[in-house]
Amino acid sequence: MARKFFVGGNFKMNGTKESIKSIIENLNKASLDPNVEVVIAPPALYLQLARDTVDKASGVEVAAQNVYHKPNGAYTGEISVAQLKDSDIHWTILGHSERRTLLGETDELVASKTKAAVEGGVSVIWCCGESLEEREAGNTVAVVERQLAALAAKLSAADWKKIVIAYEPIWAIGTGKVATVQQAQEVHEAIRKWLRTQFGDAVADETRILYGGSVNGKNCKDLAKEKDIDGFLVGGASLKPEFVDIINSNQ
Ligand SMILES: O=C(COP(=O)(O)O)NO
Repeated sequence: MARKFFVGGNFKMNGTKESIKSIIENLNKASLDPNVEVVIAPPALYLQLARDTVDKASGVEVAAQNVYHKPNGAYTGEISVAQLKDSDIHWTILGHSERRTLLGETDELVASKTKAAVEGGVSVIWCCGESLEEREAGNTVAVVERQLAALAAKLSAADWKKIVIAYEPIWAIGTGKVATVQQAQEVHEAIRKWLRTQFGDAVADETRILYGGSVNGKNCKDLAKEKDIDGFLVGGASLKPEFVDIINSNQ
């Protein structure tokens, strides 16, 4: 079956009301490939603004960049799955390497958050990827499989329908050093093989696997041609007009 191409924009901790409104208004006016699923993730403070600014006809969805795994209560600073749903937000990014490295989010915590989101009806862009040291030591696939295993331990086969995987080598994020087409395809192929072994053909063939890490308007087309690259999770370039080119890169 053909997997619908998917492009996420991770705004990270960037933007103001004005700049985010302007980015979304440009997206509303742009001619976007109708065969691409587009999700943008502004900072939590601007989720409602983004939700209210997106032209519903564009089909663009709004995502949080994180969510907590407990239903509600004394978790200062956190946002719950139910609160995202209450705000008409149906997606979240989880397990981004910046949260794993800077905030100490473990494979286990990310897995618990992902299970809670899926159970609460929020779809997840689940992030994985290795450090430069891990790649140079030849441990890339082992690291990604370790992250996947922690997630898989909590998921049923049906849960994968609400999950998109984003492979984001840490050494390519924000560095301008995009993975080569071969490097990216190799890891995507290994992830799909692992899914097939653990969950069977349907999950392996239907789960989108995105690449993230210095994707831009120039390198996106070659990456998009690869059979196991089903789209992108874009950081810096999602804040720029070239984000439209990345969305349309599979045409
Ligand atoms: O972290 C990233 C990628 O960021 P860049 O595109 O800026 O490398 N996506 O979640």
